[in-house]
Amino acid sequence: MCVKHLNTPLVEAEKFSFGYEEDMLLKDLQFALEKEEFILVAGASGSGKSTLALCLNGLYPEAVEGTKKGAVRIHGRKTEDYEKGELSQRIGVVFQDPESQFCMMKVEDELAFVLENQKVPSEEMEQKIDRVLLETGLSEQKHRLIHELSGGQKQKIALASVLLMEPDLLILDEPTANLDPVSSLEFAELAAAVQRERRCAVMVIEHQPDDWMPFIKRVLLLGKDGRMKADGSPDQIYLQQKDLLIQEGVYLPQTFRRPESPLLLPESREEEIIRVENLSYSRKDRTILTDVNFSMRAGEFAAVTGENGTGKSTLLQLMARLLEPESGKVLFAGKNINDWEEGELRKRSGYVFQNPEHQFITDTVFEELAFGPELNGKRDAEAHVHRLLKTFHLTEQREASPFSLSGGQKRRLSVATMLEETPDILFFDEPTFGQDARTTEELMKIVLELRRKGTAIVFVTHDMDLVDKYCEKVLVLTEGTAVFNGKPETLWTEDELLARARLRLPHRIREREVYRVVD
Ligand SMILES: Nc1ncnc2c1ncn2[C@@H]1O[C@H](COP(=O)(O)OP(=O)(O)OP(=O)(O)O)[C@@H](O)[C@H]1O
Ligand SMILES: Nc1ncnc2c1ncn2[C@@H]1O[C@H](COP(=O)(O)OP(=O)(O)OP(=O)(O)O)[C@@H](O)[C@H]1O
Repeated sequence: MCVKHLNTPLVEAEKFSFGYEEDMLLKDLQFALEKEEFILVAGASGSGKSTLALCLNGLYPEAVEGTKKGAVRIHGRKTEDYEKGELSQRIGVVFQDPESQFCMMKVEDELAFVLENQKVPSEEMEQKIDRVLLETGLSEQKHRLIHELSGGQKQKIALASVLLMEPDLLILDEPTANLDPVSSLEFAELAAAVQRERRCAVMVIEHQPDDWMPFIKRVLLLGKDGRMKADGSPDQIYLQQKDLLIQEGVYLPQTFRRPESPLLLPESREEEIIRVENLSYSRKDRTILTDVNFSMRAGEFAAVTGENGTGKSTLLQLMARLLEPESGKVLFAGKNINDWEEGELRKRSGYVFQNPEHQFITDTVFEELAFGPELNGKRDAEAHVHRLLKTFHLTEQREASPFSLSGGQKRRLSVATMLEETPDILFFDEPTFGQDARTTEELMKIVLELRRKGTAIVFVTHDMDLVDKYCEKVLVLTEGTAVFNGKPETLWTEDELLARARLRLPHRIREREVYRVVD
């Protein structure tokens, strides 16, 4: 091995700029990553973190006909000098939504498919598949159908598929955003174990990096203007550059900020807005929910939580009449939900889907926001849209396709489209995932204003800090059964129940002693 190769960084960005159109999104990036480094890329929603990941693995600019200046070198060679497909093996990417990555129905077939693409001889496949399943703790899932697995298991399969290519750099782009608290921690620990064992480099992109902090040795901060704003150890970044991070709207890890107490919200109103009675639901022969009871008053904030796949989104959809119960009933404002006229029900209730793309129906952000108001003949529709664009930081994206937005921007658009009227109830599936600190704060301000006007809000969430800070009541599901229905502060005393539901305590309680705050 020559000395030059030993000293060559794994990744080198040399005055690298990239834009989807003429305007550059990433500007003049200059950094190097060494072999075996474990780094975090932080930055506001829309700053270009996912774009950077796809530039490093050589997919961009070609795949999107973007423009670039400068160069990215991998092992000293420019990305464009690699054969097509060669780089995606060296630089493996795991995305937030594992399902978008799968091509086959069964776990073993998915992994075999990856190996076939790499032209691995069939007699070697079995051994490679078994090894990676063992490494990721999935041996027992080998013969199972992927769609029957939990979110955490699916994300581990996505990791296993990428590991089969034996990458030198593993990029994990918000890999735990959809996972329950225990699965999220397990995934971070698994990635760290893989990194130690394989001695590859890992680049994590995460808004709330707490579970990763024990492993992160270096943080890169990508600015809203597309420039690299800071590069250093976690202590250098989070203790010395705190103002810059706040200015950029980026989350500080919980151990670097003061714990937040629950908000003292005014009492919600007496009037009951929704009541769920003995609700059960099955899909094909599988029971999803069993005998669930739940109610909410006007202006109340409630959370539905529990492990991946336990039926939280299904319950929300039943409460909003997007699904029909097998038995039991839902009363909306005192009347059986089935007796409401469709238009009236939709006006009085809003639904923000877990996957924002499920909501988009037009070609531009502006049209998406104008669609409802125009349909309903709202007089000041245009002014209303401009207000929403400003509030949700989407003005620059007004002519963009909703589908080309960043994850966080899509989420904000999906919320904004629900705010044409002040609904009696807002069903909100995963409000904080994929959002940076500033947009989460602004989103919650809007939600608090709705509450003040009497809107009840039910969140489906894995974010225990959100439950702790905002919610007056919380419903916990395990295997489709309600195992807790009460105040968050009572839930935090139920250790056994928390463990069974794969939940963890909020940081306020969990890490009381370890705060490292500099004012
Ligand atoms: N295919 C595309 N075509 C045009 N613009 C795009 C495309 N993909 C992303 N963008 C734009 O590039 C910008 C950066 O997006 P990117 O997904 O890289 O941001 P991000 O930092 O990962 O955001 P988030 O934290 O919200 O996931 C956004 O303004 C987005 O609208
Ligand atoms: N369209 C569908 N067809 C078949 N099964 C489905 C469908 N949607 C959901 N399921 C299954 O129903 C169960 C409950 O799903 P649901 O999305 O309600 O769970 P969840 O608690 O919201 O999960 P997560 O936290 O992962 O979002 C899961 O096992 C899921 O695989």
